[in-house]
Amino acid sequence: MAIKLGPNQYGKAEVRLVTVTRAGDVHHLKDLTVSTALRGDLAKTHLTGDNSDVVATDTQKNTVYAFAKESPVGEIEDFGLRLARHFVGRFGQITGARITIDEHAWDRIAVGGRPHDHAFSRSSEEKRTTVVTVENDRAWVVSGLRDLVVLKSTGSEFHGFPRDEYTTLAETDDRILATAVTAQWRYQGSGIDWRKSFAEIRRILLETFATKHSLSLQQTLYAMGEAVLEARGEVAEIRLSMPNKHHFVVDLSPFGLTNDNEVFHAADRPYGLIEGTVLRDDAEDPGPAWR
Ligand SMILES: O=c1[nH]c(=O)c2[nH]c(=O)[nH]c2[nH]1
Repeated sequence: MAIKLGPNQYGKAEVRLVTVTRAGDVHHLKDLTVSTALRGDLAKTHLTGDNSDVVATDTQKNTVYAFAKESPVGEIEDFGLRLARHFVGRFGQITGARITIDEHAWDRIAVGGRPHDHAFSRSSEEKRTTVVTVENDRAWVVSGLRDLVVLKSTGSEFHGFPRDEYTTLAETDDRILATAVTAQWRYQGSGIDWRKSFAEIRRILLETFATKHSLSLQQTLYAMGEAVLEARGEVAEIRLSMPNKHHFVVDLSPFGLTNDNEVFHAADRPYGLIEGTVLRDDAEDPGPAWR
């Protein structure tokens, strides 16, 4: 029997980076969590502990901070591409790099109805995300969002599912539908306006969730992905993960009260977890975009 080293990568996970840029008295904030992962022929350190090919994870972290100073961070996709190309270009033994970035959102605090110059409040736990992969001279970008929490208080049904001896769920033609959307979409082509594309995809996801009459969360998931692909030619494929945040109608009959879809128990677990991919049949090859 022979034993060998399989796929491996290494880097600094979750570098917390906050930048302040000043336009006169007005400050602009970027709040990112950046993870680096480098790939290449790293057999020596694994097999013998010879670290002559290992770009220290500490160096990787420092590079993130230095790059944030040397030129504006800009869109997370551009920052990820800069970092990934740097590591692959600088170190011969490093043939691939993956940079994963979450962007945390801050709003300006309104003081007397006017946005403050330098005071902010965390707007929500929603994050804008990107995963940039560079291999030699090629790049793949998968961007997305996480924890976009949405709810509709009607316009959702669920019935027609099989029943067996373990089935207790009642059929319903009117329920609350709530989820926390995680979406990741893979870009294709070049010259993409990352900021605009993100804003449009987010808008389409929200509008479709709101307006599509739902017979299942699966149907809603597909409709959301389909709407993105129909409107955004730069997207080859979108993956959605949507927990079904169940809202159960509380039985108020012990108290002699009716409950006409007015009082719910919002359960946090367990939850249904609905996941799916929607893609073009002529999409570019994904390469290492997801690996
Ligand atoms: O939209 C739904 N999809 C399911 O697969 C499912 N299963 C379940 O119990 N409730 C729901 N709702």
